[in-house]
Amino acid sequence: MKQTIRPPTPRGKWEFPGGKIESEETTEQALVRELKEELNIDVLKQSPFMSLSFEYPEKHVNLHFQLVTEYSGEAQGIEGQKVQWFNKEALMQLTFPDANVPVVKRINELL
Ligand SMILES: Nc1nc2c([nH]c(=O)n2[C@@H]2O[C@H](COP(=O)(O)OP(=O)(O)OP(=O)(O)O)[C@@H](O)[C@H]2O)c(=O)[nH]1
Ligand SMILES: [Mg+2]
Repeated sequence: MKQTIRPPTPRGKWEFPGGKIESEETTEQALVRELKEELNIDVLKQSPFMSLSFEYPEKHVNLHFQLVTEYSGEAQGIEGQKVQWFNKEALMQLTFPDANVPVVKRINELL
């Protein structure tokens, strides 16, 4: 069964692991770095899943979601955050940041 992992943050909602792309970094490099920093896993295979822009009251975000199909290691919340795997049915019951709604819908449809 396909599963998706996401750590919740101080923002109080479950989120996908990831973070801000640094200058001089590609999306792929940023994901490799962030998943090492946040989960201590090594991403071996990834592909673009969905990109979108969203306007929060306080900020504008451009989000690039990548599908990780191969990695090594065991995901742990090494920054102290809670980490949990969910199957698709359980995933659909969670509360996400508003910007994530389209990507959750696409996970439901495609994965
Ligand atoms: N990681 C992550 N960020 C998300 C998601 N959805 C969403 O709107 N965001 C927004 O995208 C931005 C990325 O944030 P982040 O806090 O993970 O970045 P980071 O790891 O570099 O954080 P830091 O600056 O605390 O070190 C935030 O503004 C966050 O609100 C999501 O599912 N996962
Ligand atoms: Mg982050």
